[in-house]
Amino acid sequence: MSDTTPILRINALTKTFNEFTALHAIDLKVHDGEFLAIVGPSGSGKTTLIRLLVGMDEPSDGSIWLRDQRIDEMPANKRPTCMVFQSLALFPHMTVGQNIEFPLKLRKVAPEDRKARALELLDLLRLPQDYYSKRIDQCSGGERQRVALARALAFDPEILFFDEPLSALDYRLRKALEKELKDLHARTGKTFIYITHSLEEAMVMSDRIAIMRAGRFEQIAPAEEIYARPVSRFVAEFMGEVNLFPIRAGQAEGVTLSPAAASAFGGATGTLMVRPESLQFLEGEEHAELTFAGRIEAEYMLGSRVQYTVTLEGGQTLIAEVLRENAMPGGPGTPVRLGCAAAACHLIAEA
Ligand SMILES: Nc1ncnc2c1ncn2[C@@H]1O[C@H](COP(=O)(O)OP(=O)(O)OP(=O)(O)O)[C@@H](O)[C@H]1O
Repeated sequence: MSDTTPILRINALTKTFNEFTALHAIDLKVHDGEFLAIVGPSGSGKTTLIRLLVGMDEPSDGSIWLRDQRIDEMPANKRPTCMVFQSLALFPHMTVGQNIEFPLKLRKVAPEDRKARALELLDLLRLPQDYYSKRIDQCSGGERQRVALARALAFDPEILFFDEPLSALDYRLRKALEKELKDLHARTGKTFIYITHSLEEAMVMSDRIAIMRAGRFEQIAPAEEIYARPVSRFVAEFMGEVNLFPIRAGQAEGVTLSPAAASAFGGATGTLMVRPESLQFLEGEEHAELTFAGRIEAEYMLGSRVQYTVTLEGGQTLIAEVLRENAMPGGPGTPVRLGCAAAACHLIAEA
């Protein structure tokens, strides 16, 4: 991966629908071979962006480049990209083999070469070779998803776009296919651009995550960075449960800062982010760099972890999550003190 040769580059891409601007002059560079997930709430512009990238719609302004070639005015069928949809658009009455060979037939590849490639793709997608003659309507949901992927790969596209391909599947199958997709990405070395509502899916599979909000990218970075160092409250909250405390001149209401923590945050003004799993119960007079005092409001068992809702003395709510062996006996109403290290917190510049 290199910053100097992005496989895909978009410059000031804008899309308006009458008065409404769905994409506001956005920029993006995707590296060759990267797995980029685009996540964001409903209506943030993910589908609009993908439609422009694959040529299903035209931008109102800006440009799209595939390496050195400008492609935003190129018809969809001439673009070296391919889209995998949630609705698979397979031909149900045809065999698995005929479905996979379809793009090759369009390209007038000889029948024996088509079959050889289809069998290779069955192998790549870990489907048995005798599925070649099986009808699509006799395949399970997960098998169909793999056939659709094999067919997309038969186009030999430079970039594969995925529009929520797993959202219609049940939880276990989705989890299995997430792993398979990640593995397939590694084995093919292709560039994958994947849109999803599911942050969990994005975190499991992708190299980088681009978070969209109201037609703009709010943050583009590897999952760990977005999780640990979100640029805004929006991203912090999007990335899972979080405690946010306004901090002014190095003082945060509801939090007792040790002198070391106060100096670590300097005279900062913004929002202090504390993830629930960074907190631990404190015993006796024990203090941490950040100390919180309150009463347990509720507790929830989450398998190996326990989550607590704590009402702080100032009235704020704190969510804490600890390993079961570190759980606090006593249940709701119990007075507690919790602490965490300053290094486990993050300061968001925005208030
Ligand atoms: N053809 C259209 N005409 C008018 N407005 C549109 C059109 N297509 C999309 N929009 C608007 O653009 C915004 C972005 O829509 P888009 O479908 O890209 O969002 P999304 O992030 O993909 O949402 P979802 O996750 O629900 O699919 C929405 O407010 C939507 O109503």
